[in-house]
Amino acid sequence: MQIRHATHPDDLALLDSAELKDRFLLGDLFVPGEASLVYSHHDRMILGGAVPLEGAPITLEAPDDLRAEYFLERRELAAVAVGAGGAITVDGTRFELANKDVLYVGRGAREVVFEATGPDSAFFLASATSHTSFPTTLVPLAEALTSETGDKATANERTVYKHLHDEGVRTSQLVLGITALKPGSVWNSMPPHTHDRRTEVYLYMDLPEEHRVQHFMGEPSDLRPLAMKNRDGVISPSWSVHFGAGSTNYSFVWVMAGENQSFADMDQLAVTQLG
Ligand SMILES: O=C(O)C(=O)C[C@H](O)C(=O)CO
Ligand SMILES: [Zn+2]
Repeated sequence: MQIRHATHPDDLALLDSAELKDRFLLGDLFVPGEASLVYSHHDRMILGGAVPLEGAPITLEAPDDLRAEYFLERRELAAVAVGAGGAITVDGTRFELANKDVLYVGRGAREVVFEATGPDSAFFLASATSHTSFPTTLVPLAEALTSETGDKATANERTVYKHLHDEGVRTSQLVLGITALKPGSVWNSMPPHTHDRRTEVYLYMDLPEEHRVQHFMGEPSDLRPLAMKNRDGVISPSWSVHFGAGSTNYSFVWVMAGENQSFADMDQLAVTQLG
């Protein structure tokens, strides 16, 4: 498991592009046949990818750095099917996931096994520390809270699906959903915002190989871009904006952990306040 230490906003200006990527970009999470994990000291989130191959399931192990008997001894987990789907078995109970379905796994689950049910099974993993145990629950895309936002005229028309939120399945910290940009729309998270009470991670997906999303982070007055390819993730510390524009439309998973679980708790910014 990679360890990423926390970054003070004043340090951002000192980082060159390679150092910026080393701190915040989550590349190579999806390695065929493996589970890959990154531990961020921003709200102690663990982000990862699990890519089981047909006939070769992957069991989620507790890395040594956790000093835990099993991965979910003190943690909760969300697994998002970012590929064609697949199955996850939690302590003997098997859940089948289709693309963009989410499985929430509560603290205390001892064995989590990822299984391919066809080609391109891939799961994005997001975990936060948890003080208590909430039931493991499947949230299919069709059961997510859905809202339409943005505008075609400003190229940011999109559907926001909320799978894990404070009016739905109980979690200790995790708030998670998926946003899908409509064809012709490219800007996400407009108007931009920060939320000093939560760290947020974006995982870009459904982005053809020849396209990129330019993701912007940093304090509003001092933005830094990161070029994101399909299935790249990016860590946004609580002090950072997080928005981007693609060379085509795309989707992304967003997941937060921290002080509260209120999606609406955002410090909104006008576009004119940026840069
Ligand atoms: O496109 C959007 O707007 C988003 O999806 C915003 C994220 O959900 C977010 O940043 C929540 O804090
Ligand atoms: Zn946000």
